[in-house]
Amino acid sequence: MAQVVSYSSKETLASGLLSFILDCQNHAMNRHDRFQVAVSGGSLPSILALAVLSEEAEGKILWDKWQIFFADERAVPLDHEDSNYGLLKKELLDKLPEDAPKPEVITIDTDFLDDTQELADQYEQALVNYFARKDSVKKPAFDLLLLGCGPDGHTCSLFPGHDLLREVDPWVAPIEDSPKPPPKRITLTLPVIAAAIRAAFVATGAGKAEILKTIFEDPGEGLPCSLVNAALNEKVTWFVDHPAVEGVNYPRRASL
Ligand SMILES: O=C(O)[C@H](O)[C@@H](O)[C@H](O)[C@H](O)COP(=O)(O)O
Repeated sequence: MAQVVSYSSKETLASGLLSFILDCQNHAMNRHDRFQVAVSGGSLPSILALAVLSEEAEGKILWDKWQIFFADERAVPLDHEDSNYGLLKKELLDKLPEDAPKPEVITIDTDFLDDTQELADQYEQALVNYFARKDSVKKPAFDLLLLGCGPDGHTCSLFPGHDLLREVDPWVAPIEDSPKPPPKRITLTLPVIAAAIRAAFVATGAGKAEILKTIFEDPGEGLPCSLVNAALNEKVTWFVDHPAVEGVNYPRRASL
């Protein structure tokens, strides 16, 4: 079962998230001497930055071992205001101390912005190279997925009721009709998410309470976030604040 930890502030949430990330990082070091992480857009990069740029994190993040991928990305240039890479750069990468080692960041190939299928194929090929796996049966196992939860229960660019939820073979898929703008994007598919070693959702604010109620109390609705919970079980932890779970019956209540 997915675990949920609720915090009283963004700062305590970020500190809890940092411990989780460090645990995943250290496990990844033992496993293959690198840390392969996929990050989402939305509010995730700023809370991630709060966690990993904190004083508490100093000296503990092995940046030169990090390989950062995108759980989903918008089909826009990297310096466009809608770019998830651009957001991560602004919130986190640009704030790393100049003399600190830098993570490797694997972006989309913007030569293919006009053809989302090709854009997805190219990103999948990048994953094939990094994960050294060529068959479509064994999916790449990210050490950590850092996910957001949309107000409709979407995660990555996997939206409720969308055909993409039924993708089995591709690792990365295009979407041209995302209900959340911009419409053209690429996203990791559910089977890739299900193959991850660990995952964390971050959801904050009262605006998330209604959808979290459905995600946890009515998983049969099949919202994308519920599907991730069902696929990853105890490998997924939700980092939420109190307003986000107000009135929600969620598993293993723990409050900090
Ligand atoms: O690129 C995107 O649009 C995101 O990856 C998306 O899946 C996001 O994570 C959720 O919409 C939650 O966003 P918030 O954290 O801002 O609510």
